[in-house]
Parts: sequence; C-alpha cells; structure tokens
Amino acid sequence: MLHILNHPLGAHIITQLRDRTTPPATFRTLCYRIGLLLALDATRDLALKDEVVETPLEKHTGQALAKPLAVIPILRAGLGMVEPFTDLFPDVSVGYVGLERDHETALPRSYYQKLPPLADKRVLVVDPMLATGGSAVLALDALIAAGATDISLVCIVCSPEGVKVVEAAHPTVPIFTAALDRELNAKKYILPGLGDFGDRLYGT
Ligand SMILES: O=P(O)(O)OC[C@H]1O[C@H](OP(=O)(O)OP(=O)(O)O)[C@H](O)[C@@H]1O
Ligand SMILES: O=c1cc[nH]c(=O)[nH]1
Ligand SMILES: [Mg+2]
Repeated sequence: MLHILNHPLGAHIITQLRDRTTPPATFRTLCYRIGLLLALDATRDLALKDEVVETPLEKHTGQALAKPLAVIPILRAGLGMVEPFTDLFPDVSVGYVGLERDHETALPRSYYQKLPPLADKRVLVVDPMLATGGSAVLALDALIAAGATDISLVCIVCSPEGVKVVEAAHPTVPIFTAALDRELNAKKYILPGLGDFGDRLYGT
C-alpha cells in the first residue's frame, strides 16, 4: 500500500529539494525537515499500551508506545533520514544496510550490514529514493532473513516502476513517500526527481 504525504509543508520542502541550486548544507536541513513529516506519517498506527502515572493531582491511566522501533537506513543516502526518527523516538534502535547501485547496470551491490534484533520491533527502512526498486527489495529481503516481520519503507521520492517492483516482491510492506514522480529515464534516474540524493546530501 502506497501512502503519499498529504501536507502543504511537504510539497514546499520537496520543491526546494528538487531545485538544482540548493547547496548541500540546505539540502541536509530540508532532508531532516521532510524526514520529520514522514516519520510522523509512517508511525500513525503504532500500537499503544496503558500506562499509569500520578499527576500532581491524581492517578491517571495514560498511554505509552507498546512496541520497540528500529530505523534502518540504506547507506549512504538513507543516513539523512535517521535523525528525524532518533529525535522523535529517542529509544529507537538503529541498524545499517549498505547498498550501492552500479552506475552502468543500476543493479544494487551489498557492501555492509549491521542490524539489531528485529523480530520484536516495528522496522522502518529509510531510503530517500525508490527508483527501480532493486535496492529496496534487496534490503527488505535481508531484513526478513534477519527476522523482521513488521516492516515499513519510508522514502522521499518514488517512481511508479519502483513502487510496482516493491509491491510485487513484498505486498505486505507499506510504502510512505513525499512524492510519486512520473517515470525513470534511460539511466534509471527518477524524473522529474532531484538527481543523485547521496551526491547532493554529501557534496560528492
Ligand atoms: O531503486 P534503485 O534503482 O535501487 O535506486 C535507489 C537507490 O539509489 C540510491 O543509492 P545509491 O546506490 O546511489 O547509493 P548512495 O546512497 O551511496 O549514493 C538511493 O539512495 C537508493 O538506495
Ligand atoms: O533518481 C535517482 C535514482 C537513484 N538514486 C538517486 O539518488 N536518484
Ligand atoms: Mg547515490
């Protein structure tokens, strides 16, 4: 199921991210701010449990988050989306999946993986760009192999092609995004897109 962010601030930020004149320092701030909106959108359905507290006046049964969270960035570009999650959910565990697309074939290659226990957690995979879907499917396969059962994918820009590929391979994984773009070009970049997210984030 695809969830497209429906907030005017999201539309405002994504236009600034697309602007080719936006320098890396501003790009990183914009990535953080849109990450906050997406983090809230992707966690709207988190389970709650009762929690009793004493207010200064009386005993009160409130609520607390019931299930631990893990955020898993797909390196490198996904790193820009981690801080919104660690700021909003300070108890979140962080794991890493390192993938890089080959420039000629656009096929992802895995070069690093370090994961916390995942079986008991809501797992939020973060990667700003969903293009062919190859990287996301490889990451989701690895997380399921590591024991994850409750996974969401959080992106900033998706292509229709990538959404189809992920939905075919992992139909139960919801996808949250700020924008669903038009198509991929011949080099498998998203149009209109915003270029290479990792390069723009890190000035490479
Ligand atoms: O859907 P796909 O066709 O697999 O493409 C999307 C992937 O490409 C980008 O990473 P990239 O390989 O450029 O690595 P980087 O983040 O280190 O720049 C992006 O962050 C995704 O991981
Ligand atoms: O458009 C694209 C496609 C893959 N990776 C990016 O960073 N941008
Ligand atoms: Mg890149």
